[in-house]
Amino acid sequence: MLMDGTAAAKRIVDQAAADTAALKADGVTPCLATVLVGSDPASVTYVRMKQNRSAKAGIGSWHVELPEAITTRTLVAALTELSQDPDVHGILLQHPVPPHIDERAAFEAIAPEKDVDGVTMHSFAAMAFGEPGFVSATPGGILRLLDEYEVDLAGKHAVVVGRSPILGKPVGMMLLARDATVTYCHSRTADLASYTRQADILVAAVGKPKFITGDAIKPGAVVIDAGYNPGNIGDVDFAGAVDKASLITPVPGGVGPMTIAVLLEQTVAAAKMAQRRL
Ligand SMILES: NC(=O)C1=CN([C@@H]2O[C@H](COP(=O)(O)OP(=O)(O)OC[C@H]3O[C@@H](n4cnc5c(N)ncnc54)[C@H](OP(=O)(O)O)[C@@H]3O)[C@@H](O)[C@H]2O)C=CC1
Ligand SMILES: Nc1nc(=O)c2c([nH]1)NC[C@@H]1CN(c3ccc(C(=O)N[C@@H](CCC(=O)O)C(=O)O)cc3)C=[N+]21
Repeated sequence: MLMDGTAAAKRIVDQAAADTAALKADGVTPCLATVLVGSDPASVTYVRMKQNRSAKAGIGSWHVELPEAITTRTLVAALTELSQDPDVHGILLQHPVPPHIDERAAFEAIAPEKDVDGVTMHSFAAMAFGEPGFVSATPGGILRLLDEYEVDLAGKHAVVVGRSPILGKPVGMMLLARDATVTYCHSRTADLASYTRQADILVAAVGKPKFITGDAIKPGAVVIDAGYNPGNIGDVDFAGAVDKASLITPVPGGVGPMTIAVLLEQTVAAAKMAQRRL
């Protein structure tokens, strides 16, 4: 059975739109600032999708585009300025940034109360310790989708392929918090398929098209394809996986829309909290 991320995301976005309308009636317009370094065409597309989806929910967006050759110091300064801007409620720095930039330093320039994409150490620690805070958007979207389909996580073996700071690592921590037994795999894992074949829940977060093939999937597994490669192609070979999985996310229409939904939901929550502080 397919896990319909588009439908689940719509319910979340509709609620965010209703909350936004109420905030606007009180004189506050939730605003998301998106920051893009360089002009990678895929990243330009993702940022545009986030802005479009924000606009549809009535959320304002403010876009900052910085040249590829920018220094860490200049990027940190731009993010610090947004962190201090009272009209901005949420900040998203598109990952990855060019390799000469210290991505961690840049993420840390985002004020925790505006970290609606959940990328700071503060947010990660809060999530890992079960304290209140913003969750990483894509992992948060994945967990919402699992809940939507009432997937039982406790005691299940979850295998996460990928350990990036915005996706693999936090999704594993969230599954752990829900009592799954978690295995992380990455580029140095020896015999990847021997792990994935044991997964009751398999999360693919690699960035390689059709990398996980049907023979690497345990019959009956729940397969979450977080990959989003050029041409709308996931990290899972869908044709080979669909008959083995009990539940599987399509690409597009699976994890992608859920990511944006959680981002918008958290932007509205940030605006509500800012209003309460006034
Ligand atoms: N739908 C959505 O909202 C989102 C989708 N994505 C998509 O998810 C995918 C992953 O993104 P992201 O996490 O940012 O990517 P990164 O490139 O930051 O991380 C990729 C991870 O995959 C691991 N990896 C690479 N090669 C292999 C291999 N041969 N075997 C096992 N593991 C491997 C890497 O291991 P190592 O750490 O050892 O290098 C790394 O941990 C991409 O397709 C991206 O577009 C990303 C964010 C949001
Ligand atoms: N700091 C950071 N946070 C991110 O969340 C982040 C990031 N960096 N870098 C890039 C990836 C990529 N990403 C996607 C989000 C939504 C869709 C999405 O909604 N896709 C639609 C397709 C829409 C269409 O193609 O028209 C779908 O899958 O159905 C895809 C990809 C977030 N990312």
